[in-house]
Amino acid sequence: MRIEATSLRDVIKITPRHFNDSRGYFCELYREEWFRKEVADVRFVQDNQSLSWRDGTLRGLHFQRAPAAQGKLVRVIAGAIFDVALDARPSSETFGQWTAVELSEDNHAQLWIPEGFAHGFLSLSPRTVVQYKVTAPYNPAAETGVIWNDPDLAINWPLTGREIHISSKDAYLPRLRDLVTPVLPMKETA
Ligand SMILES: Cc1cn([C@H]2C[C@H](O)[C@@H](COP(=O)(O)OP(=O)(O)O[C@H]3O[C@@H](C)C(=O)[C@@H](O)[C@H]3O)O2)c(=O)[nH]c1=O
Repeated sequence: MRIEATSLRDVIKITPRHFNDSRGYFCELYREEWFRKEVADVRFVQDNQSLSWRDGTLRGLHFQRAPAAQGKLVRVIAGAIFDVALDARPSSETFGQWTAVELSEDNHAQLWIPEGFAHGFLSLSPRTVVQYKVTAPYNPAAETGVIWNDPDLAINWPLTGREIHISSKDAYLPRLRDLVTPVLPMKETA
């Protein structure tokens, strides 16, 4: 497994080692002991998968509010995505900053996005399959998010030549500055 930093300290890119031979390849996708030591001491409780039929499908930016906050380990099985993590932790030095990594079936990269971040992605190919592990179960009552084109964030989604496909739910998410309840509680000040 190769670990690479991203522009946000707690968001980590992981690339599993591939053993190629004439048949194809073998790789370990996830090993709990290694992950807890080298990346984050968390435990995953749910595995998710989504299929996006069309190039230009945008999902996000989503998170669940504490105490149902989720860390996510994201990878792509088919196609490619522009994967975005937004720091939504009000007490963080990098609150409001985002980072993006291309994950694809060809580069085999994974992105670790800790609790307190909002997550979203744009599919860069038709029939894109994304799979991700999460550290807390789905809790619809705790679901919220940030609108993908929040002008304060100015995420540079690779939209040139693409028509966006988005759910009606995602089209009406609030801006980060208008979030009523932040993703994690504010730190108490003395
Ligand atoms: C996320 C989720 C959804 N669902 C259901 C609810 C709904 O009927 C249907 C589709 O849900 P959504 O429209 O929220 O799916 P989607 O827009 O793909 O939501 C996902 O987006 C990415 C960016 C994330 O980071 C994920 O955590 C998740 O929020 O699936 C579950 O049963 N369990 C789950 O864990």
